[in-house]
Amino acid sequence: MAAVSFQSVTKTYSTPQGPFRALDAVSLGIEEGEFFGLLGPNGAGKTTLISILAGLARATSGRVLVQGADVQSDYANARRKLGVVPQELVFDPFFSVREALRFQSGYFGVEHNDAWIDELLHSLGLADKAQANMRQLSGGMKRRVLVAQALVHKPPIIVLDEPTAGVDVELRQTLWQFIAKLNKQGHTVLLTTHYLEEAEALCSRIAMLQRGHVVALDRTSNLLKSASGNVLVFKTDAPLPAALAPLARVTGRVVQMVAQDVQEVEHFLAQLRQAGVEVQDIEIRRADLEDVFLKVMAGNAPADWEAKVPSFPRPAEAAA
Ligand SMILES: Nc1ncnc2c1ncn2[C@@H]1O[C@H](COP(=O)(O)OP(=O)(O)OP(=O)(O)O)[C@@H](O)[C@H]1O
Repeated sequence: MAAVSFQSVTKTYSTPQGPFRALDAVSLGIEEGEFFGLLGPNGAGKTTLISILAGLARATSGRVLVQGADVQSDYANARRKLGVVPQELVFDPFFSVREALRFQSGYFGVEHNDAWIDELLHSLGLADKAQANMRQLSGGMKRRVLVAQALVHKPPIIVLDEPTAGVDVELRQTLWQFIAKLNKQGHTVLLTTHYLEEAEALCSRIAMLQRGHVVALDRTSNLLKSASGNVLVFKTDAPLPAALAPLARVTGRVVQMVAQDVQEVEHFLAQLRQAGVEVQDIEIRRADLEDVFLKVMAGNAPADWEAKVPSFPRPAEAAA
């Protein structure tokens, strides 16, 4: 049985401008024990999908099952299996850290779990803040508490919605060590992030969403293989020749260009020389997940990816 199964999930919001379809027949299965990444640009529908999973929003059509429990018709059962770390920092400012964790435990009907609360506080670097009031904590510490809150009832499935947005390197490392340990112990992890190097390092499988559609779904290693090629990286102050500009990713002075082979690298450099563009700090690196992501978002996903997305009948089709 899948840990999480999204079956043809569609979500239409009503807006003053008329109905807006944020998700269009999204189908995905996440297996037990997977570390699964959900990627996509701003507004792709990631938070909407997670909100439906967590029972915070209702799908317009389709079904979501958590270890077989339907998030709508069997909400309490489905919710208990999930530990959701939301994107927004929302707290009751009057609780201490330990009180907040005890309160959350009570919500799930879990009692006498102080040993686990202590382990969470220790693993997330919060041990010396247990008695601190929530409003005395920095933003990064509040985020650690959110992670601890999501895990108090030892859920088999951990859902992290951009958990490292705006947090420092130390917390990222602490957090990933801890989540990786829980994943090794058998917990399933669903992660959304804009940090593609984190997704590349942590996730065994990845889905990419774009405007509410799944546009890529594969093992991370296969996605990386599909990007087979090298990236020419250099710095310049000059504008690129018109023929090269559309092929380049430019960040300030740094230009990155995906090349299939060494000949293509040489061809790019020759064109730059001919155009009189002075370049510095030339490097060649292997293509990474960010290159794959940009390729997919530009509509250049390999043709067979579409075929790997499972399809479930939409309710109307099933009834027909
Ligand atoms: N309550 C709402 N009413 C109307 N439209 C909404 C609502 N919530 C989200 N949307 C729209 O649905 C689309 C998907 O939003 P969502 O927050 O799921 O994207 P996301 O992939 O999580 O983006 P980000 O990476 O910025 O967090 C966006 O176009 C957003 O404006």
